[in-house]
Formats: sequence, structure tokens, C-alpha cells
Amino acid sequence: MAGYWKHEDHEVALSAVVDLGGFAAGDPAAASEAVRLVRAACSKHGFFQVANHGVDPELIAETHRRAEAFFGLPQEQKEKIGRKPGNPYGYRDGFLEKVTSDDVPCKETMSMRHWVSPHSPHDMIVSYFTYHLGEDFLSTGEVIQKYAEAMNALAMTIVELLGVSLGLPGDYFREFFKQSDSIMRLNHYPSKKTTEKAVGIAAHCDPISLTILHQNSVDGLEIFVDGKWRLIRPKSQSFIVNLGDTFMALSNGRYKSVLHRALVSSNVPRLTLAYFLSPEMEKKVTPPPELVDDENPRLYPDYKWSQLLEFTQKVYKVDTDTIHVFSRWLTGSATPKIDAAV
Ligand SMILES: C=C1C[C@]23C[C@H]1CC[C@H]2[C@]1(C)CCC[C@@](C)(C(=O)O)[C@H]1[C@@H]3C(=O)O
Ligand SMILES: O=C(O)CCC(=O)C(=O)O
Ligand SMILES: [Fe+2]
Repeated sequence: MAGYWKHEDHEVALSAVVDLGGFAAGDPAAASEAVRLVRAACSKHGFFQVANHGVDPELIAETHRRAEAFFGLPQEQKEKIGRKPGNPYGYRDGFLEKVTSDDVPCKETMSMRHWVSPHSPHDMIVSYFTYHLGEDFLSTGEVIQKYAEAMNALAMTIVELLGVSLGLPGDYFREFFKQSDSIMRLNHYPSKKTTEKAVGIAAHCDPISLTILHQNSVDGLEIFVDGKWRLIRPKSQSFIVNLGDTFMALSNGRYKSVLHRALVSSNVPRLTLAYFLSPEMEKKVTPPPELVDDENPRLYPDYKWSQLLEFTQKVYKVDTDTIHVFSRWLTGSATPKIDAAV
């Protein structure tokens, strides 16, 4: 659009694309290449993409369609499943949210709990939709439930690969995330006619363990690498994997939590599906002894995942430095700016 900000002005990141199928099939050459790629990418910035992942393309497409239909509902209907302050789940209209003075985020989100445990109902997402919005949303809940389950299975293969790349037993992180308590999130960024970049989600690091993200065909995701924001072009048949603060803590800083942001397109709506893998709430986040030694002393305190989640929801709004502010807050060495995360 003449005069409007265009993505083409941005650097495009050259990202590692890992053949996950080859690794999962135990192909030695594919496995060593996958280990090489993730080790290099995660040690540097904490971002890579996975292809040959085995997730049904029709399930991905249908989930995008259901997400689009959900955000197209009347506002008062979406508010029936509205998110309460201090709670990570539900619908939120972020249009009024200011992160910093020059960021005016324009997005709406829908977040659902995906708890995989013998103690949790197997259809949590389905019942979440039907309880708040009625039986008409049974099939939408079923699609998103199925997608979240596919993401959890994919995440287990990814964390196995990450463990192997860190020199740990293949099942180390599979065990750690066995009863994961994750967040399935839909992000909608309506188009915004601006002459400069419009921010959907300001620069941040995800506090969770890892994020599996699927973009629709619209540019907007950027990662900050080598001093520049770099655009990650959508690839419909790949998933983006962003390591988060909790995985950085689990790896004792060997692997990085990727700094990223989401920009808004000036002429088409953007929609993304984000699966935020997290361990069970009371799981202690601590690195394995193999990753701590004289050259690699502990970088972060032990914490329960529920403590960091609650910190981001009730004490401090996630930004680029959450894990360090949280660590100081937890150990009592400083009190954070009380920037209520509403
Ligand atoms: C634990 C979480 C907090 C956020 C959702 C998940 C992982 C990413 C976090 C978030 C998206 C980072 C940017 C700020 C935030 C407030 C947002 O824009 O939605 C964050 C999420 C949240 O607090 O709901
Ligand atoms: O929508 C995107 O491209 C990124 C979303 C994101 O960073 C998040 O939800 O944490
Ligand atoms: Fe993020």
C-alpha cells in the first residue's frame, strides 16, 4: 500500500529448518543433522523451525478457520469467555493495552489450559468452550482440543531432540514434561493502516518452556538476532519453535530464550496458533547436574513453574527481562516494578 509500512523493508532471518521426521524415525544421519542444527540455533538465539513434523495439514487449516470464526464473533459473545485479571486463560481484547508509550498493541487473544495428566479431564478445551459459549461450540472445542494434543505430541519429540543435543538421555525432558500443563493460545492481529510499524505484541521473551507457533500467510513475527529485528516468513508446512525462559533455566543458560515480537500488517489480518509448553504447575525448574560445573555455575534459582506463571499474571508484565526480574524477586534481592500484568 503506497505510503504504508511494508515488511519487505526488513531483514529476513535465515532459520534452521529441522527434519523432525528423520530424527523421530531414528535415521542416524538425520538425527545427527537435527542435533547439529538445534544445538547451533538454540545456543545462539533459541529459535528454529521444524518440517516433516507429521501434523495433519487439514487439522492445521481447520484450526485456523475455527480461530478466525471465533474472533469474528460479536464482542459481547467473546466476552462470555473473557479472561479475568490475574488469570492466563480466556478471551482478551488487547487493543487498549499499552506496553510502552510508543507501542500501541492491537491484537485479541484466546488462551486455553491444556493439562495432560491422569488427574485432568481429557476434553478440557471442549468443555471450556461449551461451558462458556454453549453446545454450538462443541465442534470448535473438539478441533482446538485435537490441535493442542497434536502440539503436545510434537513438543515431546522436540524436547527429546533438545535433550539429546544437550548430551542428556533422550527421555530426560519427556519425563520432565510428562504431565505438562500448557497453554493453547490463538492470536488475532487485525490489519492496521499505519505509516509506521504497528506492534501486535511488543518485544519479549516467552516465560514458558517452549512455544510451537504456526502463522497464517501474513508476515509479522520477528526475532532479534545479531543486533537486528529479522522477519520470519511464514512457511505453511513448518512450525516455528521458540525456546522460552523456563527452558533457558532448565539448560542452565546453555540455550537461549528468543527475543521476539509480532508486528501488525497494514492491510490484511494476521492470525497465529501458539502452543506454550509448560511442565505441571508444581514441577521444580532446575537444570540437570550434567549442565552445572565450575565453568557453568547456576544462572537461575530453582523455582516451581506455578511461581513464574503467577508472577507474570499478578506481579509483572512479561517483557524482555522477565526471568531476571523474577529471579531477583524470588530470591528477595530486589522488588520488581509492580507493573500489574492486566
Ligand atoms: C505465560 C504466558 C504469558 C503470556 C502468554 C504465555 C507466554 C507468552 C506471554 C506473553 C504473550 C508475552 C508478551 C506479553 C503478554 C502479556 C501478551 O502480550 O499476551 C504475555 C502473555 C500473558 O501474560 O498473557
Ligand atoms: O503471533 C506471533 O507471531 C507471536 C506471538 C507470541 O510471541 C506470543 O504469543 O508469545
Ligand atoms: Fe511470544
